[in-house]
Formats: sequence, C-alpha cells, structure tokens
Amino acid sequence: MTGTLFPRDRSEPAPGAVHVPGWLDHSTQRGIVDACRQWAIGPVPMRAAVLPGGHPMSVQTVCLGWHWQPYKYTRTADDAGGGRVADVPDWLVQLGRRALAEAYAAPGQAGYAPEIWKPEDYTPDTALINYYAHGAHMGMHQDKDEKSAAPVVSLSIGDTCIFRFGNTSTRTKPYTDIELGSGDLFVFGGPSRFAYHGVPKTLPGTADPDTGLSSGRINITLRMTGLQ
Ligand SMILES: O=C(O)CCC(=O)C(=O)O
Ligand SMILES: [Fe+2]
Repeated sequence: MTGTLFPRDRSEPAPGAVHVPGWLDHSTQRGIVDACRQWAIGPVPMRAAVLPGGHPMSVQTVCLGWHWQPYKYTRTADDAGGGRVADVPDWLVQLGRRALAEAYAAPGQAGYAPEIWKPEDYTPDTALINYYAHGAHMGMHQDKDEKSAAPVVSLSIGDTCIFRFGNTSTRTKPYTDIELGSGDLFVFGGPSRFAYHGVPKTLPGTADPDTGLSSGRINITLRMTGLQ
C-alpha cells in the first residue's frame, strides 16, 4: 500500500491548488461510500458518459444537483433515462465548506490564500461522482462547463491514483503528478481554477477495505455551476 509507512505532506502544486492528504477519517469515508452506492442506483443510474466522438468514458459517473454530460449541465439526465438527479445533500455542502476552510484558511500552511473564496460563500450546487474500476483513467481537461469561478473541491476514496495537475494554457507540461490516496482532499481555485488536470492511472490493490470500498476508486468533485 502506498503512503502508509510515511506521512505524506500537504502541498500546493500551483497557486490556488492545494493537496491535503488523509483529510477524511475512515468513518466519514465509509459514510460517503454508502451514500455513493445509493446514488449509483438512482434516481438516475451511474453510467459511462459518451464523448462527442462516440466513445464512452472509461470512468462511470453519477451526478447530484445538475446532470453533467460532455460538455454541458442540464436539469434532466437526457442521456441516462431522462430523470432528475438527486439534490446535493446539506451535509455534502457543509463538507465542501470545511474543505475550503482547510485548504485556504489555515494560517502558516501550504495553500493559505483566504482571499480566493470564503467558505461561507461556498454553496456547491452540483457534485460529480466518478467511479474508476481497474484500468479506468481520465484525459487532461479543464473543468469549464461551470459559469462560476468558485473552487472545485475533490475528495478521493479507495485505490490511490496518479493525479496530474497542470497549467491553464496547455494540456501538456508543466504539470505535477501527485498520488491521491483514500481520504485525500484536493482543492483548485483562484489562479488554478481552470488548470488542465487528469488521472493517467489508478493503482489497483491500494484501497484499504476499511473505508468501505475494497476495489476501485471514487472521486467526488463539488462545484458551483453558476447556473439557474
Ligand atoms: O478523479 C479525479 O481525481 C478527477 C476527476 C475530474 O477531473 C473530473 O471529474 O472532472
Ligand atoms: Fe476535472
């Protein structure tokens, strides 16, 4: 298992981008995994979104609040049965606020930048829940279907992955490869909000079953869409 022998350090790979290893305790991770299992069933089922070229993504996704498909948000899941996705629960909004406080408002810690976004002004109205089975990955992209520049809060559970975090102008170098493990928090906002990022691979077999997920990886991103 990676990252268990030595504590991993908090870091700021780019201005406004903060990695906080091991932020979620096991009990919180188990609660999130349970919730994800329910959301994956419905009201809109988890599915692999289809890219404009016709290929399904290797990652499976279910959304809360707004339904996302490449590359737009809609109220109804027109590519997945036409239903309306579940709301973002209040406990997840509160977790998002705590995540921002942790990332940007911890004096003396990497990432300290309280001017980027006030936690109390952070009300994510959508969450994308991605499941990476062995072999799934995500190409370099920007999260730019939102009309708001509010930070993206990312939570990871299960297998460790290599998360590639780059720059705002090109999907190529310079970028930093970071291991995101179970319970890790990653926030990108301010000057890094529209940076390219992706997941070249996950590391099968690295999940700790005590978190409720014995194989694969869950990633949840909380976002403010700025849509009405
Ligand atoms: O899985 C991750 O860590 C990143 C997911 C992501 O970039 C996205 O859903 O837009
Ligand atoms: Fe993304």
